[in-house]
Amino acid sequence: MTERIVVVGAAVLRDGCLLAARRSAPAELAGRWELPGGKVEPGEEAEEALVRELREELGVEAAAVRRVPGEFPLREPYVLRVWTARLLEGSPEPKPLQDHDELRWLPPDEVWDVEWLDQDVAAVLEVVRGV
Ligand SMILES: Nc1nc2c([nH]c(=O)n2[C@H]2C[C@H](O)[C@@H](COP(=O)(O)OP(=O)(O)OP(=O)(O)O)O2)c(=O)[nH]1
Repeated sequence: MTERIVVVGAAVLRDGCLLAARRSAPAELAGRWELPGGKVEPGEEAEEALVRELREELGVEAAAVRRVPGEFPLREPYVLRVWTARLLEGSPEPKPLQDHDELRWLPPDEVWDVEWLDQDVAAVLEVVRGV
C-alpha cells in the first residue's frame, strides 16, 4: 500500500467571501480553480504547511482557523485536507506569486461561478456547508 501524502488546502475567508486561485501549471491543471496550498513537508504540522504555502504562493500572512471535515482523494498518493483560514491584520493583499495566474474573492452566490478542479468540488461543498 502506498503511503498517503497530505496536501493542505486553505479556504481563506474574508467578509463572507472565499478566496479561489486559478492554477497556471502543470498543463493538466492549468486554468482550473483550487484552494491555495500544497504538500506538507516531512516534520511539518499541517497548519504550519498551510501558513507557509500561503506565504509562498500569495505573499500573505495567515492563520488556520478550523479543519473542514473530511479528506478528499487527489491523484494517488495525494489526499487533500482543508482548513478555513483568515488573513492576519496587516497582511499584504494576496497576489498570484507562484502556481497561480488569477485570484478571486467569491461571495456565496458566486462560489460555483469558477471551474474548480474536479477533485476540489467535494471540499468546496464542505466549506460552503460550514460557513
Ligand atoms: N494546493 C492544492 N493542490 C491541489 C488541490 N487540488 C489538487 O488536486 N491539488 C494537487 C495539485 C498538485 O498535484 C498537488 C499539490 O501540489 P502543489 O504544487 O500545490 O504543492 P507544492 O506547492 O508543495 O508543490 P511542489 O513542492 O511540488 O512544487 O495537489 C488544491 O485544492 N490545492
